[in-house]
Amino acid sequence: MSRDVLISGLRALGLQLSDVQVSLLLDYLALLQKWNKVYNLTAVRDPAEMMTHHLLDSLAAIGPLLRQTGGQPIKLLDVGSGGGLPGVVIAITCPQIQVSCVDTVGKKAAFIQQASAALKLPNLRGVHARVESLKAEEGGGFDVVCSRAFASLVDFTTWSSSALKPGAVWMAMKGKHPADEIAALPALVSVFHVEQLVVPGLDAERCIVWLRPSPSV
Ligand SMILES: C[S@@+](CC[C@H](N)C(=O)[O-])C[C@H]1O[C@@H](n2cnc3c(N)ncnc32)[C@H](O)[C@@H]1O
Repeated sequence: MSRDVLISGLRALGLQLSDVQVSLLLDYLALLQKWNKVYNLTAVRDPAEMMTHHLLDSLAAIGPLLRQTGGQPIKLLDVGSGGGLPGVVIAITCPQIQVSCVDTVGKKAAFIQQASAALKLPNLRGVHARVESLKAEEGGGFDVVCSRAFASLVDFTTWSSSALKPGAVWMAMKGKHPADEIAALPALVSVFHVEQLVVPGLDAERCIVWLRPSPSV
């Protein structure tokens, strides 16, 4: 049943995944459901809602991410990853991307490490830290720094700016077009694209705000 919902959602999103990747996504959802009771990873508890609000919602960002990065083998940091959204979904669907999921809550970072081992994802790791205090060896050199349901655009970009490699971009997953948050950004951050997303089975507004450091600052 959930496999059918996932496959029809993937089709609607135009994503072609292998049977192994589809199984890994379902295995991840099962891990999230199982450990949510212990680790309190997400407020969403209903399995059907987890499929649409978490899995398909995160999968909606994969096409835009691949278009932005040209399918290249890059390093991505998911800030405030919680139970691994979208970081784990990116690691499963894009094996060429090295994904680090940072969270200030130790048990959430531990869950990511556990998911990496259980799902055998060598391109996924959990980091226990506040993003603004990532040490140089963990904090620098990412091509894409993303977040979902994390913080205002000002806080997200300010706290994670030292994680950007030269030429890197921020990918902020948001609900409604965040016009007020965009207006509040400092001059040293530029929005270069706001991309509307359609999430299969979810009747809600979603978008990605793409940002980069302003060239002249
Ligand atoms: C609302 S949750 C979103 C989790 C996940 N991205 C999602 O979409 O379900 C925000 C997460 O950010 C983490 N967080 C808050 N401040 C942080 C910081 N300064 N550095 C790293 N993580 C932080 C919290 O512990 C929490 O897990």
